[in-house]
Amino acid sequence: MTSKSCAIVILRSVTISISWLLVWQAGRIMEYTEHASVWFPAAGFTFACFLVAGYRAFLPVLAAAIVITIWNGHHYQLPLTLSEFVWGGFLFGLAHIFPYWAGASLIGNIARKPGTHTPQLMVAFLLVSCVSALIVTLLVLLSLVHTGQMPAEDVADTILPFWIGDMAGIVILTPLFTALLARYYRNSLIDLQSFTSSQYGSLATTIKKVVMNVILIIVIMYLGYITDSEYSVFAIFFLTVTHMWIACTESAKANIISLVISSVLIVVMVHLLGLMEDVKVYQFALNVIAANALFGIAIPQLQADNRHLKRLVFIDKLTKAYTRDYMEQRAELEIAQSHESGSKLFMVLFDLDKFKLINDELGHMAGDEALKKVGQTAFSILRKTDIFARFGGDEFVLLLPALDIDKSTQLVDELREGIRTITVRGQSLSSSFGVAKLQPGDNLESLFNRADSALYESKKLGGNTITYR
Ligand SMILES: Nc1nc2c(ncn2[C@@H]2O[C@H](COP(=O)(O)OP(=O)(O)OP(=O)(O)O)[C@@H](O)[C@H]2O)c(=O)[nH]1
Repeated sequence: MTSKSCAIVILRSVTISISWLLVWQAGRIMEYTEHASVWFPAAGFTFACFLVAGYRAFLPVLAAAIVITIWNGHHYQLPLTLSEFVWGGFLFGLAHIFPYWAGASLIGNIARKPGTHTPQLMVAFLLVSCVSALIVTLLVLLSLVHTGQMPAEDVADTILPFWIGDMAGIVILTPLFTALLARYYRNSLIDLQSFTSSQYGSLATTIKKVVMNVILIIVIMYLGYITDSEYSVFAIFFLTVTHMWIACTESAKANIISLVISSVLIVVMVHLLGLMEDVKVYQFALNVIAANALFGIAIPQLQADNRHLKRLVFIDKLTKAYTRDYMEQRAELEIAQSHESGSKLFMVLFDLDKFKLINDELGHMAGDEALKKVGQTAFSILRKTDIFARFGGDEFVLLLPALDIDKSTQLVDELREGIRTITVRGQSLSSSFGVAKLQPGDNLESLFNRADSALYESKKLGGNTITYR
């Protein structure tokens, strides 16, 4: 290791330790009983450190844990010697570190596994943060009792607030801390690009939604304060709706930041309004809101994946025409509608003449170019309501709804002429057409067969011909 990279490692380690201590102090502001705060930001920071830096975060977090134990000893005026505090801090550090290290490693592995979807990752993150926070709670309380920093009889009452506070710290803050830390770790263990790059809407609309949320929180919590009713406090759960709205309509980044803003505001309001009696409701609300919002990150991605898959299945890449699958589904519908309404419907089948020669003489790329140009020509001539699909190879299908015979003849002839004008590397194209009019009692198969036999007839006549059935 060069002296420069050694200096970077030391600098990063010191930064982690100092940041951890500062984050801990931020958590202390929210402390409502000894060893339990509304949420515990240090848990979120530790989890993020292990996600981004892995084992490299071990010593800095352990050192910070020892420092904070000595600091706490003075804060709670515990009658222990310095070496007892150091031992207590060491045990506390291990109890805090190992479950979060294991949890973060598991999440890191899941995130890096090819094919992991955001919903799976979010569910895993919520489950792992819940379980690892519980293990940390039990181990830390055990170490506090063992080292004389906490009376054993306080354990039962402390487990739940400790656990929920740690979990809230992770589910709300780890995503943000991870994004911040990953910027400074070139070889970060987790790549957040796919979660942070997408942009939706303008910044102004994002800010409006966040401000609406802030107003809602202030109103709900103020109402809880003035009515002093144990039930009105549950109105805070309405935030799950507005956060789900933000999750579904904004980028993942905006989602995570708005979640942090709402959570900090709730925690600060609990303190400002002295809502300590209902603090556990707010703790649970924080976790439920965060779980909802995090899961919501998956929704815009799922929608985008869905659109992409639909495009793949229903749109032919080369010609941009619909695929055979789409045409078959759509044709059934159009036929049923035309039978019901009595409106006209024509099915047109067309096929390029001697297309094989283009491929053989000019190459496959030239053949592709020809098919692409056929697609462009068809789109420039057809109406928006016409359905144009590539049936396979050089064969295409058209469905022309609500057109009389004259208009459809004109349209098909225009298309035949349009294809005639296409040239590929000096060679011109032509095509043959078979047109079938929907008759009473027709289904997709019978209509298609008539169009197909009409096309066959056109081919027999030497191509560049239209035959009607
Ligand atoms: N370049 C290219 N060629 C394709 C594609 N799909 C099918 N083909 C070719 O299209 C040609 C179709 O040949 P045939 O079915 O014999 O039709 P044809 O040569 O047009 O003959 P007629 O229809 O009887 O006039 C074959 O050479 C296929 O390899 C494609 O996506 N790109």
